[in-house]
Amino acid sequence: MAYKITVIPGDGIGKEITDAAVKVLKKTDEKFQLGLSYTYKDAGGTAYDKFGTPLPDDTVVACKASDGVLFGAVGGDKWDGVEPSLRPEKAILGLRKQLGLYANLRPVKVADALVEYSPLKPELAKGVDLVIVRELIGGIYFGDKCESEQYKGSERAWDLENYSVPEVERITKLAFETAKLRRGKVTSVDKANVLATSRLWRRTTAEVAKGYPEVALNNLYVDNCAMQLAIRPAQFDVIVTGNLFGDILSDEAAVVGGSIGILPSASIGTDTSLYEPIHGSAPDIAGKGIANPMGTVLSAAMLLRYSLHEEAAAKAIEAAVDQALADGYRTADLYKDGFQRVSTDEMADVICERI
Ligand SMILES: NC(=O)C1=CN([C@@H]2O[C@H](COP(=O)(O)OP(=O)(O)OC[C@H]3O[C@@H](n4cnc5c(N)ncnc54)[C@H](O)[C@@H]3O)[C@@H](O)[C@H]2O)C=CC1
Ligand SMILES: CC(C)CC(=O)C(=O)O
Ligand SMILES: [Mg+2]
Repeated sequence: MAYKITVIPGDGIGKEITDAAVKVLKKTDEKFQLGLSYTYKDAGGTAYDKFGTPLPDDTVVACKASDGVLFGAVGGDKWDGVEPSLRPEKAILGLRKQLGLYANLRPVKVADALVEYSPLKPELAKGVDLVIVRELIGGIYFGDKCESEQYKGSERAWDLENYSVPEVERITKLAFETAKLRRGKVTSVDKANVLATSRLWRRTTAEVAKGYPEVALNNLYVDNCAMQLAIRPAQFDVIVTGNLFGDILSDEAAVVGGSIGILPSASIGTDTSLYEPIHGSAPDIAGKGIANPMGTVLSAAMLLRYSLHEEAAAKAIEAAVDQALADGYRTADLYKDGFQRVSTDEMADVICERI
């Protein structure tokens, strides 16, 4: 079997973390004889600098022709001044839209070795195992916007949030299907006490729930959900929410496990899917070789699972990451006295040795 993977390093730490993940994929390929091949493409600020656009057409074409896309991150202060439609972040937003990646799965499972790194008390972090199902190609990130207009004598800007029933049905069905394979609980998160889009979201979710009598549904307002994630994260199984709330809540949920550097994600589409860590390009640590590659390595494992259906190979990577942590290896974000400090590339080697 031969599988084509498009790799998009992007900006900042993107190259370091995707190099590490590809190293681990190559080792996994040797062991499981997967027949992986890699095509590298540009996106983000680096693509803007080379081609004048953050998302060259041939990057999109390559993604569409591949069995899965491994993405690093885009963005950085260097491009803060560029015209908004050419910002590096337009690359990932454009890929999500053009590839139809409507669902973003962000699993948060706190490894026993990381419980002590949580900003929460150990007894709150222990055993947390949840997945955020975030709608990815609708909502305020993709609504009409106005960068600047004159209104009643002052400048103003606006972004429009909209959701349709089919969009909400599609993502909530995926959340219920996910919950069926887990602990059977969906928490839908919205701001239905204020927003019309949230009220439509809540009505639609209630309708979808009727088709899943074996799954329990509860609704939370997003402000309360943010608090519940800090005070009792273990109550959650599947959280389903819109694009903006999912973006924010998943950074919060990530650090329950100690570092944003370890959280992977899968952006699922109908034809191809894209896999990326949930963090950004971390310009503050880029080029230093200290970024934690685990979120990207675990994203590569999700690629093997969801796009290539190579479950044994995916599990081997996840087990190797757990073992690397259990054996005391730490990148700078998680380093403490008494542990073995390693660089991004060395962490890839440590994981490879455990495949
Ligand atoms: N999907 C994407 O490409 C995303 C891109 N971004 C972009 O990234 C740039 C930086 O954004 P920030 O808000 O600073 O968020 P960020 O996630 O890049 O960084 C936040 C903090 O976490 C740390 N961090 C992130 N990843 C890490 C890793 N693997 N290992 C160790 N520490 C890590 C950073 O050093 C920083 O202190 C911006 O241009 C933003 O738009 C942000 C989020 C997602
Ligand atoms: C457009 C991205 C920068 C949004 C983001 O932060 C994310 O998807 O996690
Ligand atoms: Mg984010």
